[in-house]
Amino acid sequence: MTQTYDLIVRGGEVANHAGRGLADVGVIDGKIAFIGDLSQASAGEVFDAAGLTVLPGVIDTQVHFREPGLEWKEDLETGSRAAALGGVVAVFEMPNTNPNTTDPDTMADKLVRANNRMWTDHAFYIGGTHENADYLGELERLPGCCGVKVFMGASTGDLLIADDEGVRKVLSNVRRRATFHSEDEYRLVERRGLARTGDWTSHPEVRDAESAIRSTRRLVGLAKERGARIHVLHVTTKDEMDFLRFHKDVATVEITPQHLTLAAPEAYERLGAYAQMNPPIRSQDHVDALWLWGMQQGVADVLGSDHAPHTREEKSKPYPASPSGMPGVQTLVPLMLTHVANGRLSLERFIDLTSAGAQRVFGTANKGRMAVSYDADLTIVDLKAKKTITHDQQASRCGWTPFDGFEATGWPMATIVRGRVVMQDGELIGKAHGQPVRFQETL
Ligand SMILES: O=C1C[C@@H](C(=O)O)NC(=O)N1
Repeated sequence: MTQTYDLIVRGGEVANHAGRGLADVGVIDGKIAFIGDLSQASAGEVFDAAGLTVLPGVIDTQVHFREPGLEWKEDLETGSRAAALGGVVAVFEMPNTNPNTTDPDTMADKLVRANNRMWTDHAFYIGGTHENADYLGELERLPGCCGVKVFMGASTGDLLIADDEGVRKVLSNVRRRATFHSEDEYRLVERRGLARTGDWTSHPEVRDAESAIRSTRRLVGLAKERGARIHVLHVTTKDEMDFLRFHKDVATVEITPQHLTLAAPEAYERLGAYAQMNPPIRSQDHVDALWLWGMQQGVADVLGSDHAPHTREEKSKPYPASPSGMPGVQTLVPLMLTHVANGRLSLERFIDLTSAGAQRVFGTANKGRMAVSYDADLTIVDLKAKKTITHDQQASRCGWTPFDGFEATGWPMATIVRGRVVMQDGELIGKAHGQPVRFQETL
């Protein structure tokens, strides 16, 4: 090969569809141009990946970056900074900001704000409401939109479509796969009184497993009735695993690293409000089912961090006044690589869940695989590095992580977004140049 490349990532162990082995990755114009032996080729820039493992870029398909309107918790710059430091190349950001992202203006506003400020590529969800449900088929086609998000159970913010008629309308109008926070609002309201003031162990009792499975059963029934495809966000229960595994024809599934790593009651006793999120961290039998069915048997399609920062001050209110959500975009890679190191999941499965899975579920165009002509998005990791996760490392404006003190094996060493190194050895490099992600269905 005598061609000149813009960038060659040299000498790393490359892990992709072809398997795992030593190879160089050549990049031209932000795209992967060749994977193999490039020892004779020249390049404008060379990244020495000797001793490191080169993965397809990790896509985090669920984050809340809080801009506009809630910037004291996070903004698009700080959130994407955390993402890049965590080895993440692209994020799909949720619509429960202020204002909510529910129309062309609020979507365009996020894209303008993201321009030259986000370190990673990005797409934004359009929030489904009773008011815009008739127009979602048009709204989901807006540039930069990764799809429709519906809250069937209320969480942070006021987005909500709880009733069957509302969900039916969404499913009748969308053409892309719509995504759902699946907890049954009617049951959540009935059970509010079960919250014990200041006692976070009551959170998974209030928002119990039955609230989740009831909603997910309704949702799958409605999807089949309408002939629609759905994506169930952050699935947390064994009941849903036992159900969804028979409905993969319509439903794709996301699981979060925290639901695989933390368990009740221990997490609530140790972390209090910092373990509070929706749907809740649940008991070990649920965690075991997520591992067995979600991870090992393949029911899960993607890992999403549900990065949902709140300040320490907000979290210091007594339950149930404390807000739900925890940051996670910067810790997804080290947490899951530690599970890989411990033999709980294969590196191949991790890769599928964080890159190709996003392409299958959301239909990204030329993104989500390490293959020729795809975006040159790479997450370069040291699978052997032992490092402790700490509050201090976190770039999120909230400044804390529920995983402070977690001893990780496996760490992101560099993040390459469309051929540009944006993070190396824990430092951001150059300028924020994130671009909107493109999707096959809206090209
Ligand atoms: O669904 C959600 C929303 C999120 C947030 O804070 O935005 N926090 C959560 O715990 N779950």
